[in-house]
Amino acid sequence: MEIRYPSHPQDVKRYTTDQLRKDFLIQEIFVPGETKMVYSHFDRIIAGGICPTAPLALEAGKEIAADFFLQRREIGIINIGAPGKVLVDGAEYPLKKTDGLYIGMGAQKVTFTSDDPSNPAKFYFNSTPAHKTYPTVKILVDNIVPAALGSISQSNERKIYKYIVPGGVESCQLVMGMTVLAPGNMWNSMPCHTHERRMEVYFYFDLAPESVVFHLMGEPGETRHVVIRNEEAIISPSWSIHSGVGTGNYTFIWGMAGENQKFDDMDHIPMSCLK
Ligand SMILES: O=C(O)C(=O)C[C@H](O)C(=O)CO
Ligand SMILES: [Zn+2]
Repeated sequence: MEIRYPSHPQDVKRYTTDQLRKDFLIQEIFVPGETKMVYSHFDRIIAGGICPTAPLALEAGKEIAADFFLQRREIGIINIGAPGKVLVDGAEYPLKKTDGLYIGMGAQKVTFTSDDPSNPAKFYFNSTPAHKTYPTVKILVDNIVPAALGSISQSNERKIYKYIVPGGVESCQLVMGMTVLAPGNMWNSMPCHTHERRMEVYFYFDLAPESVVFHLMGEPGETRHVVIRNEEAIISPSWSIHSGVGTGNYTFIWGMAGENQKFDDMDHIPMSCLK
């Protein structure tokens, strides 16, 4: 497990491109046959990917000093690859592309498989500390009614699919979902926001190999960009905006950890404040 320590916004003002990428960007998330885990000390979220070519178990690792990964944690999983299955203490959950799964605290044996190992599933996940067990729920993307946001005139027409949110699939603190940009639209989350009460991780996928997203981060009056490619993620501290513009179409998964689970609890930034 790779550990990422938090950064103070005053320090980040002086970061070079390399330092920004080292502290916030998560690359090589899907290596066939491997599990990637990044433990961020921002709200202790673990973000990563599992790409099974043979069954892969969710391992605790010494970093969390637990008997098993979900002993004191919950996890949200979205498959962005070919069909695969997650086995949770003997119960099987088949997930096709963009189907999700919430697994509550206490599940002991979690194993991931691909239906066709030569064309593997890609299970992206976010995991946060938990204090109580909520039911494990399979989340069929086809059953989510997305919220429509943005407009073609602002190049940000998109649909927000809420997977793990209060009133839907319940969790201790994890909030997770996916935003799909309509064809020809490039901007996400602009006008932008922060949420002092929560950190967030954005994971971009379905980008063409030659496309990039200019992800915007930093305090509203001190913005920076990080160039992100397909299937890479970026950690957004609570003090940072998180927004992006692509050179081509893309989709992204967002996951949040912290104080308040209300999706709409955002500190909206007037455009006039951006620098
Ligand atoms: O496109 C958007 O706007 C989003 O998806 C916003 C994220 O969901 C978010 O930042 C939630 O806090
Ligand atoms: Zn946000």
